[in-house]
Amino acid sequence: VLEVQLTPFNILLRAVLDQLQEKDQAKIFAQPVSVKEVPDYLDHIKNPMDFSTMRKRIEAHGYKSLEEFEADFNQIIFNCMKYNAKDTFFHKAGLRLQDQGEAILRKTRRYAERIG
Ligand SMILES: CCOC(=O)c1ccc2c(c1)NC(=O)[C@@H](C)N2
Repeated sequence: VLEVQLTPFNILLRAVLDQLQEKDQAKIFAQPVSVKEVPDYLDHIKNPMDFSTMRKRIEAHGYKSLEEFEADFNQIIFNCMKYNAKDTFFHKAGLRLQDQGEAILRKTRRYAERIG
């Protein structure tokens, strides 16, 4: 099996992604939104994003900075708030993930700064 080269940065990103996914107990952000289940999704959402796609990008060394990683996380939230009406379970779950995720990312930025 092709062993992914583990750089400290990628190990950090995997750990942060695991923490963010813990906040998604319903696993509604774990995989791409199914176009079969939600046929008009891509009419509204031009940049779909989900945790499995982020994980693949980590393994492909596709993130050059924490900012790029955060941009994909923010895309997940943005898409959720845009597609789902305010009074829906999905929209509310997006708000919660945004709050809990921001706290995780703030700690991560401080940690990354401290270890240099
Ligand atoms: C099996 C049915 O799944 C869905 O309809 C569905 C499943 C997951 C979803 C979603 C819809 N919509 C979203 O905006 C993001 C947050 N997640």
